[in-house]
Amino acid sequence: MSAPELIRIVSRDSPMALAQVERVRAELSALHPGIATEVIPVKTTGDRWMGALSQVEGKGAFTKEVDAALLAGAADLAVHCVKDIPGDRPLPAGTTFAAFLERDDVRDALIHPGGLTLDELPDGTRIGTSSVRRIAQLAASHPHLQCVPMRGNANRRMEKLAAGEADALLLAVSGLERIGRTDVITQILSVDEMCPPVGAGVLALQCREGDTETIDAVSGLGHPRTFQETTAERMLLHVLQGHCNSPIAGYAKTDRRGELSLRACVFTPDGKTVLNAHEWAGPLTPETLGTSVAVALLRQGARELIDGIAH
Ligand SMILES: NCc1[nH]cc(CCC(=O)O)c1CC(=O)O
Repeated sequence: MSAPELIRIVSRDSPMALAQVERVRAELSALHPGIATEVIPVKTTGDRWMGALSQVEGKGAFTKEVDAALLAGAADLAVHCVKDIPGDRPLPAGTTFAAFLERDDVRDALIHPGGLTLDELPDGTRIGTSSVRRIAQLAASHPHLQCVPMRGNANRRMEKLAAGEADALLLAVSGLERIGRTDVITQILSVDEMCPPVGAGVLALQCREGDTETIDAVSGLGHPRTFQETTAERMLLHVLQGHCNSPIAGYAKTDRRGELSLRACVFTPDGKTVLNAHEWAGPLTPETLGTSVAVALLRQGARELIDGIAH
């Protein structure tokens, strides 16, 4: 195998995305000290557009320009949060996943400048989030709280919080770790309080199909357990055909004995209906587990819930 001399890495240009690229560079240089890397930051539609994502191209708004640079040959490797990669369509033709890095914390955190926990927040507290998954779960568990739209990268959201645009935020713990801001966390919500999204805390390495040099060089960064969990979660989302406005949570976990299970929920936006399924893989492949949990949710009416929401 001939290893490449240089791998050009493309990613979004937010502080979180650039921290993710630094992790990839560090892991790659530990594995292949002889391979140099170069970072190519790009601004995506999703970073520029502060309105509803459904008015641009949904979740693909965060990946389109990055994928275009990869396909054009301007870069060899794209780093994406799996959470931001659309689940209702295949990866852009001509690209492939080369690895999923070891999963970080999957949980969401509450950021409240007054230091209160979620249960302590008074009536009408404004939670800044545009995530349909977080909004639906909060509506179900804490209907007295009020969600206000909040977009932009995590640093920008904290500026908006400080400027009084909301009273508290919900953000992923892993993202705050990446930007070195776990100091703002008031409370980490358990996965039972706030079920994580598909792909939470996982970074994907995406290459051009057929670029075996790069694929072979980076595939050693892949983490087998994360691969299984992510595969089950992504298959769930694919079978459900969840779109960017679908309040869907999906969380696969490997227990100490190595047994894989998948929990998933589909909500109505008001949180009044919650469909729930949880299955163990046993002898099933991760793909079949994801399909099986999706089918269990479809039997409970998930199709009508998902299609009933405009996008
Ligand atoms: N929606 C943007 C986004 N995409 C991935 C993460 C966090 C890191 C991850 O889960 O991989 C975040 C920030 C957040 O939701 O707080």
